[in-house]
Parts: sequence; structure tokens; C-alpha cells
Amino acid sequence: MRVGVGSRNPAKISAVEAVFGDLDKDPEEVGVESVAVEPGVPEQPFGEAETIAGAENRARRVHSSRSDDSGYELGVGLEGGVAEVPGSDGLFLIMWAVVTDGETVGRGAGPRLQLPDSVARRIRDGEELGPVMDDVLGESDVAKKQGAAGALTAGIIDRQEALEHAVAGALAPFVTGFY
Ligand SMILES: O=P(O)(O)OP(=O)(O)OP(=O)(O)OC[C@H]1O[C@@H](n2cnc3c(O)ncnc32)[C@H](O)[C@@H]1O
Ligand SMILES: [Mg+2]
Repeated sequence: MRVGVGSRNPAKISAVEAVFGDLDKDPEEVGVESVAVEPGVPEQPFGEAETIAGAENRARRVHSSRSDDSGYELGVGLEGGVAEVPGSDGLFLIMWAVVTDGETVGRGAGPRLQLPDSVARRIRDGEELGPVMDDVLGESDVAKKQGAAGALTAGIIDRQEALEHAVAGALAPFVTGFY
């Protein structure tokens, strides 16, 4: 099975590889490849709708990105965003995954993690979460490594693991008999 992931971000690619590795399949049978595609949403999606749209655009664009005979059977899109959550007064990091075979569309979300007020304020003022986390932590490329999820949970989970949950949910229509 050939699987295309719509991102070059190593945390996203590793998450997809890990989920397919957990499936009861011969790892040799699953090939995960990364493909750079445009999410078609702002660099910093705001709200569930923009974030899920970015994931779906990525998944569809990856799925249709190969026109030769061996195209991807599944396209996977992952998008991170921030969102206000009703019932809370904070801004949360959110993440969505979409998987498609060109017909069926599976969707799943990862955890929501509340951003500290100091970070939330900067995002509301127009900055992107990735660079803000780099600045706050004094590191580079945090979004490609432990991610905000790693920083906000003191490493209990990291971005890859958080994304794995979203991917697992999005894969449900393809790996269970319920749909
Ligand atoms: O190359 P792509 O696939 O675009 O990977 P990305 O890291 O930019 O990820 P997203 O576009 O999905 O996320 C939108 C923004 O939110 C940031 N972001 C999302 N999740 C994050 C995390 O866990 N840690 C740090 N930044 C994160 C990210 O850096 C972007 O600025
Ligand atoms: Mg991005």
C-alpha cells in the first residue's frame, strides 16, 4: 500500500509511519512518502474549520498528486491550528488529520492543549505558533521536533504522539468494519 503524507515536517511523517506500523500489516507492504502540498489555508489556521480544511486540502492534493500507474492509495493531511473552545476562556492548540482514498474521507483530531496567556496573546496579535514556541523556548524548529505539545506537557507527550491519535481516528473508515 502506498501512502502519501502532505507535508515535509518530520513530526508529521513519523506520526503516520508509527500509526501504519501499529496496524497488523507487514511493514514491507506499507510505503509512506512525504509530498509537499499547499494546505490552502493561512500559515496559522484559526478555528476548527480552517484547521480541518487545511488537513483535507492536503489529503486530497496528495492523493491526486501522482498520476502514474502507482499513485497513492491513501492521501494523508495533517494540520495544526489554534482555536477558542466554548466553555473555556483560553486559546488552544488543536490538530486535525484527514485520510482519503479519493472517495471516502476519514477525519480525526488530536488533543487540545491550552496555550499559556503569554503565547496566546502573541498568536492573537498575528504571530505563528511555531516561531513563537521557538522564541519562548530559545530553540529552533520546535514544530519539527517535540512541538508545542512536548513543551506544554513537559515531554509527557510530544507532537508526533499527539498527531498519531489524530491519524488513528482519521484511518478508522479504512481499517474497521463500522463504516
Ligand atoms: O510543514 P508543515 O506541514 O506546514 O508543518 P507546520 O509545522 O507548519 O505545521 P502546520 O502548518 O500544520 O501548523 C500551523 C502552524 O502552527 C504551528 N504548530 C502547530 N503545531 C505545533 C506544535 O506542536 N509545535 C509548534 N508549532 C506548532 C506550526 O509551526 C505552524 O506555524
Ligand atoms: Mg505549516
